[in-house]
Amino acid sequence: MARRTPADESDFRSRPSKRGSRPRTKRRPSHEDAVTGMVIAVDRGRYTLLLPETSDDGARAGAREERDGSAAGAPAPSGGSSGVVLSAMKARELTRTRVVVGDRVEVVGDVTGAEGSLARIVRITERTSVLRRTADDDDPYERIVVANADRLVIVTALADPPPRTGMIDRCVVAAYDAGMDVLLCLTKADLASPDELRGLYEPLGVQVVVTRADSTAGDGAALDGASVEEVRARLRGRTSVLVGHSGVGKSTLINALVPTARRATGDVNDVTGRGRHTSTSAVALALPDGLGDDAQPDGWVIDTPGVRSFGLAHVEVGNLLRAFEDLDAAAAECPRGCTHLADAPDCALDEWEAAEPDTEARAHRTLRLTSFRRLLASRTGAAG
Ligand SMILES: Nc1nc2c(ncn2[C@@H]2O[C@H](COP(=O)(O)OP(=O)(O)OP(=O)(O)O)[C@@H](O)[C@H]2O)c(=O)[nH]1
Ligand SMILES: [Zn+2]
Repeated sequence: MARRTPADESDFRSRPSKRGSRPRTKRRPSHEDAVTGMVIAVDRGRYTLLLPETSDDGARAGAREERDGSAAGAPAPSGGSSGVVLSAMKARELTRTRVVVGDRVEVVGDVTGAEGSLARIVRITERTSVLRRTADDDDPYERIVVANADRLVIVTALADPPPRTGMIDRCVVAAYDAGMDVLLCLTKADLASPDELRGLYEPLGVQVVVTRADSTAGDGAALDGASVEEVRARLRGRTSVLVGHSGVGKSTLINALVPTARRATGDVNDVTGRGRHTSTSAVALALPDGLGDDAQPDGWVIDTPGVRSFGLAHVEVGNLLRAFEDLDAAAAECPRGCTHLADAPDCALDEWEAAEPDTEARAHRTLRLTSFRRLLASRTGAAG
């Protein structure tokens, strides 16, 4: 659901400087032999890439074909066994450009993936989406978390730890700003009912799915199989980014979805109160289409152990509004510079709500407007 074309970070950087732009093409090799892969992990300047499976013609021919037919947004290349996994670093000309998990990049050099080999990333393919975060609401510096994902999965426990709607709101805002849709995955339904949270988020267009521990196993680590399959069905064919606070059961869920993932799971009662993850960078995992030996990868699951919430200083009201078609249309009548918040004078959204004659439909509008304003407030820090 990439409704908008997000600016590529490298676009900003390549604007001509005050001293004028230099003729870059002369200095830059054309890299006609480059092949395209997806960044599946990043670790201190080293990028792990997956090149799609190739024909008998060899890696280069196959990847060139993919590049010609728009690699970004194309069906995900297959996972572990059937693609070439290789290690790469950025070429000099990309020193100031951020390369993140999910990026489709062109590489040259040794692309065999042989032990100890290192390829060179020479180009980033245009991104279909960019999930950003600001480190802090007061800090305008923004970071790209993941590129080319189309769905944000907010993993929230119904209890132990208790859900925090402020955090969920902020994640919804970050996703809508990025043009991604949202799946709210409510875990630990064996401990508490999902009804209240459903009522709070479904009016925002957020899909909700519920998981629970297997009641027969008597152990939180084993999830109810049917609930896991329901999550899998929602992720099929998509590139999904999973975020969630420590202890909500995100790793347990990922391990159930991708058995080869072996994400470290922890206990909320650990002395530190935190998980045992040491890695903080995102990693993309190919989602198998069901379990069993013949499971075919069908979609990507991107785990983000380091991302617990989103600073939202970069989000513009207009971007958020665009995720709500009805409100967006009504807001066209607002005075210039309207904040659309509850105390905004002459905000057309209030009229839009009042103008609906049918009681039931009006109640729905009220719910939409209240929810939207809650999200707006979470962005500006007006609410906890
Ligand atoms: N009752 C119950 N417990 C669960 C469920 N899912 C996970 N747990 C337990 O919750 C605890 C935390 O699970 P993790 O998967 O480690 O949580 P996490 O979100 O990955 O947390 P970090 O590892 O800190 O990032 C573990 O003890 C799990 O066994 C569930 O559906 N029901
Ligand atoms: Zn307004």
